[in-house]
Amino acid sequence: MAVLGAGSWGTTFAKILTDGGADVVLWARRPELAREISEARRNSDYLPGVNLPIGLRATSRLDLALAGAEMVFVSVPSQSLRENLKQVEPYLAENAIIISLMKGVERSTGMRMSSVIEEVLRIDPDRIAAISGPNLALEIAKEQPTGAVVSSSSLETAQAVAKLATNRYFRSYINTDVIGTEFGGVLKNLIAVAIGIVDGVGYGENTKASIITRGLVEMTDFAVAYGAQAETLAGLAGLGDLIATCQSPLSRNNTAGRLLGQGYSINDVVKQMQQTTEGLASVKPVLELARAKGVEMPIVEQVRQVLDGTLNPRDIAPHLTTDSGEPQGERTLDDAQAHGGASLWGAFQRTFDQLRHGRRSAGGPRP
Ligand SMILES: NC(=O)C1=CN([C@@H]2O[C@H](COP(=O)(O)OP(=O)(O)OC[C@H]3O[C@@H](n4cnc5c(N)ncnc54)[C@H](O)[C@@H]3O)[C@@H](O)[C@H]2O)C=CC1
Ligand SMILES: O=C(CO)COP(=O)(O)O
Repeated sequence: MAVLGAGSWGTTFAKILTDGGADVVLWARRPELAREISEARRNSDYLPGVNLPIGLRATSRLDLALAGAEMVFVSVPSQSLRENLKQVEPYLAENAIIISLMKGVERSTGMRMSSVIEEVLRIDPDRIAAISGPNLALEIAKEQPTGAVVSSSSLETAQAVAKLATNRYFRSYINTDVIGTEFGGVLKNLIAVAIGIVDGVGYGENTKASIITRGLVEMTDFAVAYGAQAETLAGLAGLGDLIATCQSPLSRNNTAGRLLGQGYSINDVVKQMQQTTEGLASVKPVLELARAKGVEMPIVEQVRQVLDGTLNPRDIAPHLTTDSGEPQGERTLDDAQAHGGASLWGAFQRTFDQLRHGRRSAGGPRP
């Protein structure tokens, strides 16, 4: 099988698969990196101090990486997926399964990665899977035990991929909720940026816990509005990843937020980040998608304002934003499920607000 993209996650995932017994070729754009991985068994820029398994081969030639590969795992920056897939297509084995390891949406279209794969390669969605979960690459590369979720519209595909993506330190669960699984990975990045900002400003645990908790509701509302199951967001690809990314200094999204909170401009932050920080590119498309479904996302909205320089990071307090100033009910995930889905409950709440205030409610928080 092939893994495309030899950054932190692609290399780590190639190690996971190799350690699980699979025959893996890792594609790196740069020949010198492919050589380092093959010969020195290292990827020193992305995974310092990690020894890569002996069976793992690397190449900078796409044709060689893809020759006969029945499964192709893709881990390039989300904004480059489309152009990469166009190069991949001529070499793709018939009936190959394509698995996205990425956690972004395409900025120009708002599309999830599996949708971009389906559109560009024109393949049956049953041949596409997405993997997500609390998966900070460096921890896994050091073989610290971790779980993830493999999601595909085909249970058979999810099972086949999960069997291979399992070893003594990595366990793959399965589901068929691709929308929830992918949006979980995208949205937790945005909450992690908010948490980073809060850290950078110097606020403490109460503020962070409030934002994480309300962030999960915000993520669930959004994902359910697009057809996800609320329970997926309460699982590894939602809550699990949210905790890992918000807590860890290894997280690039969290780190980018921390720099913003310390007063650096977005341009300075982008210059300092050596690795892919998906959250920064996802803010605008996610807000556009939210608006299209009438979902309110006060946390992501305030992250946008900090990125745009229109909100002082010290004023970040999205969970305190209130439309009416009146006490709000705390709706939790259980409430969302009991009411038949978060988006339905959100719509009910907005209608109620409109009736009460005799106007369209805009920008305020949900209960
Ligand atoms: N690092 C992590 O802990 C995890 C990352 N992810 C996701 O994996 C995806 C990849 O992230 P990382 O590996 O962490 O990023 P990275 O920044 O470590 O590596 C990205 C790789 O893609 C290459 N690249 C950059 N532009 C490219 C282009 N136009 N075409 C082809 N290759 C290009 C870079 O040279 C590098 O090898 C992201 O969507 C990220 O959200 C998911 C789970 C964990
Ligand atoms: O997705 C990740 C952990 O699950 C990696 O997070 P960052 O992209 O913020 O480093």
